[in-house]
Amino acid sequence: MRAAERATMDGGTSEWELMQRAGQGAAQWVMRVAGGRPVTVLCGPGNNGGDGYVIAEVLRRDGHEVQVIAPIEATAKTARIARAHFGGEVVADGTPRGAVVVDCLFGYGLTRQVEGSFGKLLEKLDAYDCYKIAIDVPSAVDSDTGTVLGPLPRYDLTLALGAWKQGHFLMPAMASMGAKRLVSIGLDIRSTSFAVSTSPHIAPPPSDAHKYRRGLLAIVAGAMPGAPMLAVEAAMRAGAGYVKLLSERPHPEAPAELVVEQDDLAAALSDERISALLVGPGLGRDDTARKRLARVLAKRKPTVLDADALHLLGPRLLDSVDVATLCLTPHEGELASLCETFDIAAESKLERARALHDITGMTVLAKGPDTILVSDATTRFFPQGSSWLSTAGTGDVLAGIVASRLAVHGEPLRACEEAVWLHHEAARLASPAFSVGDLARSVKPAMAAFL
Ligand SMILES: NC(=O)C1=CN([C@@H]2O[C@H](COP(=O)(O)OP(=O)(O)OC[C@H]3O[C@@H](n4cnc5c(N)ncnc54)[C@H](O)[C@@H]3O)[C@@H](O)[C@H]2O)[C@@H](O)CC1
Ligand SMILES: [K+]
Repeated sequence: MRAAERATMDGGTSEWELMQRAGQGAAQWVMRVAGGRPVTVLCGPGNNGGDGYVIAEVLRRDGHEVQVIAPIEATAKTARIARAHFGGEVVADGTPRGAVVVDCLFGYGLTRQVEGSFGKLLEKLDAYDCYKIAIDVPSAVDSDTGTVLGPLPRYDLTLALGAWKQGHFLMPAMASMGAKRLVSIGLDIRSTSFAVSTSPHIAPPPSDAHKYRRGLLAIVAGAMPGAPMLAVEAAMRAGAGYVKLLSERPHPEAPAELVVEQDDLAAALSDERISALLVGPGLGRDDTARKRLARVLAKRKPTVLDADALHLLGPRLLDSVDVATLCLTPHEGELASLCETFDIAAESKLERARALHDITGMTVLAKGPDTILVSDATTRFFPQGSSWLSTAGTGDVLAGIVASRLAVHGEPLRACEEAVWLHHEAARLASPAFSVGDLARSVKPAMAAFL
């Protein structure tokens, strides 16, 4: 962000010009929300505060009643210019009032815990019943990591200025931001290290397709039948032409359209038409499970590893494997355990996911309320999914969708991105209070959103 701003300024656009674009763009949203009602703007000492003075001046000129609270005067050069252009009154020690409060205390320049008069002001904001807008990021949030560094009110709207920051997509910060919108200020952002995933386009099967060409997915069963069956239910609705369950025992609960192959695993895996594999849900963690996992990996096919497979996986099992074809779908606990196995010391989910990919070369889809996908040098983030997804078995459904997409085209990064969007859309359609079976069945109507 700083580099993009510097480049724009080197190109002849002043920081004051950028701040006016940011403040005026944000003010349009504030006015829409306020609809003529009184507004309070909280201004910090840096350029985030500068944005606040621009917003306040736009509102004042438009005839709004505006109160500005600034615990200390503007110190940053451009923020001082903005302060000088504000024609209204500024109080140092006020209480938020009015229907809308705009938080411009700190943006990406936050460096430490928010305390003292700033902390008290955020506490007052938290307790005050009004529409709350965060400018760029909520002021007690570290914009790189999503870490919370002080009192964090629940905002109704967060207006990112110029570009998204990582913190907009990371927990715990993301949960407090309300709706998120981007205000363009004309920066040329070309980050290769981070991207926000955009809605994918999923192609229907070509007109000459048949079941094998559309992808044969083999889901490997294990000790517990429930989890792989959920993955099957989702996978059958996510595009693969043929879904088989490879099991060594009968599955009377299996749907009629599912082929259960009861051969021993080595024989079942010898079918060269298999285009992708899923192993882990319900696998178990004993010696038999480990052997089954090793057999799957030895096939060197595009494979999704989830649940128990993530606990069994270790460097030795990857010896003769093509790691570029493997997708891991860990939740936070599984990610932590993988990091221990692969000797990775990292503090946050984001750092762990990146390091696991960097060290092993595998595609890592770190799932949860914030989803992080690392498959190459670019880390991908996603809009937040439904909180109703917080129920048992939704991970098995996700793994089934990733595997189904992988069977269709064999590309791990693309399969993971499509799967996250399908999973979120299925959850949206199935909400509220769905069972995981409802979620798996909603993958079918969810597909319509991406065709
Ligand atoms: N640089 C630019 O070209 C633009 C910057 N913009 C705005 O500027 C923001 C970044 O501005 P700054 O880099 O000035 O940083 P901030 O305004 O986020 O904050 C930095 C100031 O706050 C102080 N500070 C940091 N943490 C503190 C804490 N916990 N308690 C008390 N004081 C603390 C710092 O010493 C510094 O004075 C962005 O988030 C955005 O809102 C926009 O105006 C668009 C253009
Ligand atoms: K802010």
